[in-house]
Amino acid sequence: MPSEQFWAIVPAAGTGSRMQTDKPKQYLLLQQQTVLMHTLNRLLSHPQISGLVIAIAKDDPWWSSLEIPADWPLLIAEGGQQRSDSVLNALDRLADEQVGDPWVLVHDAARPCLRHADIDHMIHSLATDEVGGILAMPITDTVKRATMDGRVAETVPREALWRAATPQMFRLQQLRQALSQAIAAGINVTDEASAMEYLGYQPKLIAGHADNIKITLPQDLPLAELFLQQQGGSNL
Ligand SMILES: Nc1ccn([C@@H]2O[C@H](COP(=O)(O)OP(=O)(O)OP(=O)(O)O)[C@@H](O)[C@H]2O)c(=O)n1
Ligand SMILES: C[C@](O)(CO)[C@H](O)COP(=O)(O)O
Repeated sequence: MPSEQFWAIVPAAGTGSRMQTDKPKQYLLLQQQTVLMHTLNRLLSHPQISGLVIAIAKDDPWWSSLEIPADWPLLIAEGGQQRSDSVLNALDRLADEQVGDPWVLVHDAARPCLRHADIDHMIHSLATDEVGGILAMPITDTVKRATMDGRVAETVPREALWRAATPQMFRLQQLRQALSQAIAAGINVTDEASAMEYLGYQPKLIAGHADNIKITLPQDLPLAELFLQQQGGSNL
């Protein structure tokens, strides 16, 4: 396992509108702890993650109520309008610390079930890679493209289709440049890989566990609870 240290970047400034709850989903409870604290614990308990930058919304009233351990190596950045803006703000905050050009692992606050085994697999697979890569899962269902009125337009060949997840692991300076350029060009940047692809890179796909779900819709919360129970509270 490479001895290099890694930084985690956690975009946690969203409103969670698709959850239709009274507070953003990262502050909802799973096993008596917020989704966000589960995610931060998973990342900061990994021996190779030396620090973490979290992007928090400017008007976030919940963050200050969390019991953050005083010894956590945590930096705070301001969230932006879009997820990509939040990530770029966090990357800029890290760059201000003069840390050189480390690997950064960008991971959604809304994915609390991340396994250490997947972090290990990612770090091991990408340690000498020229570009970086993303955790993802091959699609195993038949895929349909829909018409505007909700009928099947066509079946899409699934052999080479994957669902992108996070962490997404790239070098700090290259990712900052890619995100800056893609956002300035008005590209729809829904993940870090999209920005790297805009610059012509081909990030590596790293197969991860399917329980690394993103809490997005109401039914995802009990599912995440189930996965945490199944994982037995450990980091696996
Ligand atoms: N402006 C934003 C939007 C999203 N995020 C974060 O990016 C992650 C993935 O985004 P998503 O699941 O879309 O979260 P929301 O934007 O909060 O959800 P919704 O689209 O339902 O409002 C989440 O951890 C969210 O907090 C962020 O930091 N800044
Ligand atoms: C980054 C991501 O989780 C990869 O699947 C996804 O693109 C985030 O999308 P969202 O709409 O911001 O949740």
